Formats: sequence, structure tokens, C-alpha cells
Amino acid sequence: MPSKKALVRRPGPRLAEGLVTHIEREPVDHALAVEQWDAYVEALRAHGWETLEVDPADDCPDSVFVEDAVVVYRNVALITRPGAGSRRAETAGVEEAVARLGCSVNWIWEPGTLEGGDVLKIGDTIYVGRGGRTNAAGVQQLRAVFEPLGARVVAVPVSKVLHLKSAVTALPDGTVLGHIPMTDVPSLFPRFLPVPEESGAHVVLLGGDKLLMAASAPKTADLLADLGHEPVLVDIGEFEKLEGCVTCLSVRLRELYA
Ligand SMILES: NC(=O)NCCC[C@H](N)C(=O)O
Repeated sequence: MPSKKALVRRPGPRLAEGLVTHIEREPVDHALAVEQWDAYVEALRAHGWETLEVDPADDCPDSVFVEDAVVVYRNVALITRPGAGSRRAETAGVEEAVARLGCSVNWIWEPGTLEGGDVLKIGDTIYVGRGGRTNAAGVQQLRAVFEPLGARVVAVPVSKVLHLKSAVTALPDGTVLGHIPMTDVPSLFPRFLPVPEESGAHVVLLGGDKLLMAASAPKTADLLADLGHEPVLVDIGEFEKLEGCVTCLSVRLRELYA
């Protein structure tokens, strides 16, 4: 049976020092962030996900954004080499966690850089954002690891947001959701649904019709509910101040057979 395991990583004490690139820095309320993280993890659990905590990386302010440290396709994990130097030390703990789960492990090597937020998987198509954190060598290395396994890797320019998945994610039927002002080339996606809010472009597929979404995207939640989906809203406001989205707070492992 396909797995429903999700890696998460508890926010560290230096969370408020996390990087901001495309937005103004705002103070982060650490206690509230921890409450929001607990509720996010609970929402995953309530929908049948077994959550596994990666060991903390307390010196790394952005370690809670665990998705950026690894890309998993089938049983193969690709440990990233974040484009942000301050995030490189995050990967060791994530590597241990995926190895413990029985994944075979590959790595992005210098001069490559790649962050998991730049990788959107839709079936066997893997879109990879070439932007501020992922370079051409990172794209080539991702292709070299996953194409022999049957994936088709499609590189997409990203200039307006931090990562590809800050601009677009996908519904269970493969339709890509995006906020047009943040999406460089919407026509690269075969089925594209524009959404009215930037954070409305971020959905985590919980299973069935359920979509985990940020509470900051109520109009998009209404639009998707009207199309027969079931949005489950969580407030991740403290993480949004650090350019985080619902997608980046976990790594969902759907294709591990264990
Ligand atoms: N995949 C993601 O959307 N990650 C968010 C990372 C936010 C963090 N403050 C960063 O700039 O790296």
C-alpha cells in the first residue's frame, strides 16, 4: 500500500531570524509560530498522515521549512544543496530521516544548488523552478537522478517569488493553480487555473478531495470548494512572514512501500 508518512521539523529557537527575500521583514511571534506549527501537524494527522519529526537543527533559523532539504520521488531521496548558504546545515538531519525510512539517497553536488520548494511533482512529470535558489547545474543533477526512474523533468523560470511552489502547486487532478502576477510563464502548464490570492496557489493534497490551505486565502478556498474540493484551512501567518507556505512545512512521502 502507498504510504501516508510526512516529515516535519519543529521550529527552532532562532526562527525569527529566518531569511526574507521578496517581502519586508516583520517580527515573528515565536510562541504563536509554535502553536500554528502544532495545529498544522495536527491537521496532517487528522487526515491520516503519520508525521515523523526530523531531529531539530536549532542553529538553522529556517529548518522548519523542511521541504527544501530533500526531494523524494518513488523510493529515491535527493538531498538538496540549498542556494541559501545559511540553510546548508539543515540537510544532514533530513538525510538521516529518509535513510531510516529506507529511501535510497542521492545528493546535489557543488556547483549545483537546488531547494525542494522549487520542485513540483505531478504524476511522473517533475517541474523544477530555475530561480534564486536553484541553478542550472542543480536542474541538470535532478534530471540525472530522476529521469532514469521514468520521470520527465521540465525546467521553469522563476523570478517573481522565492520558489516555484511559492507560485504554483497542483490539484489532485493535475490542474496547476497559480496566482498570475507571481507566475513567470503560466502557459508552460497544460491545465492552469488562476487563483485570486498569492497564498491560494499553495495546496497540500491531504487525500481524497481534501486540500490543506492557508487561512490567508479565503477567496481561493471558496473557489476550490465550489469546484468540489474540500479545503482544510490552517493559520500559518507567522511562517508567511518568512515566505513560508503550507507546502514547505512538511515532506509528504506517498510512494514509499514499507
Ligand atoms: N519551500 C518553501 O516555500 N520554503 C520557504 C522557505 C522560507 C525561508 N525563510 C527561506 O527564505 O529560505
